[in-house]
Amino acid sequence: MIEVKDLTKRYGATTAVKDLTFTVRPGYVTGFLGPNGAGKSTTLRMILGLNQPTGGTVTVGGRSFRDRPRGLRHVGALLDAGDMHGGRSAAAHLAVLARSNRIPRRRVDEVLAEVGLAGAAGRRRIGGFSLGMRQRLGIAAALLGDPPVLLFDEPLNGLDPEGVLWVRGLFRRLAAEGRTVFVSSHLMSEMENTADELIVIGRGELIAAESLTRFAARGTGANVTVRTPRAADLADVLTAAGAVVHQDGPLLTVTGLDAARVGDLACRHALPLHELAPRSASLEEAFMELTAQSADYLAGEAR
Ligand SMILES: Nc1ncnc2c1ncn2[C@@H]1O[C@H](COP(=O)(O)OP(=O)(O)OP(=O)(O)O)[C@@H](O)[C@H]1O
Repeated sequence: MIEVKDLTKRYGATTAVKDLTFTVRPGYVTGFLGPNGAGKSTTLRMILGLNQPTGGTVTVGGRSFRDRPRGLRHVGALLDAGDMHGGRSAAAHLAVLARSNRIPRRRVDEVLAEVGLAGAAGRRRIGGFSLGMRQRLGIAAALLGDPPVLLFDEPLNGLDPEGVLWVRGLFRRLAAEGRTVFVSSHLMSEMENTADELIVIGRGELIAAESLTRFAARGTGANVTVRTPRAADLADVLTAAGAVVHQDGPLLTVTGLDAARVGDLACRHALPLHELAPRSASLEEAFMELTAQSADYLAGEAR
């Protein structure tokens, strides 16, 4: 569990993160989403205790990093895959981390195998690695201590389609094992098949903290299609309840009410339904709309 409360980080006149409050629960893959510069990396660094907040608190597993630094056995993280000693081999890099975190040496071979860098690849110098291989090595480092909490900053960068599928499967498995898995991205499309839950920020502020399904329903593209032989009657009922209804013969397209509410209202008024189908907005639509609103709202304000 990660708990972030009223977190703020200012760099001079720039407020990178502002009064951010959210919880990341174990057992789920939680996407951390926001446009470039939204404050994701700054937040992840504060969660890890690498940056000191200007205000607010962060706890991981109920403990603050301010109390005592926590090692790789408590929390694993991939932050910047470019930030590795190019002269070392992958195995040597992990062995150094294992030693300084009192992790058994055998874990090095286990995690190298897990990320597909076993054998010759693990003995090559990191300097010659592609970005995708570096990402895999960064993920191996995060897994090294078998931690209950894992943070990944833009882990899909540089991975080929097979690598993306692999990483999604890995995150799913880590969450299914009961771990807290928190994954940042600036691309909604990357989260669509990866995350169960979403934390969305824009300009350092929280925009949404909810399931992916609920988030998609926020986009104005979301609607409900209803087929009924009493279309005009149902349209009146739904309009009175605040929906916007478009009628085409026996077919109604309803925005502003969800399918459950439409069904309940039809039942209450004894209007038969022959079809009731929710259609979610695409996640991309919802994301663009919500982050654009936050940018407009804040455009005239000092950050
Ligand atoms: N060390 C720093 N000094 C000054 N400003 C900083 C520093 N680190 C981050 N910022 C600013 O804070 C804001 C948030 O940056 P951050 O890197 O956290 O965003 P991000 O959401 O991770 O973006 P990206 O997706 O581009 O990595 C940006 O305006 C950035 O310029």
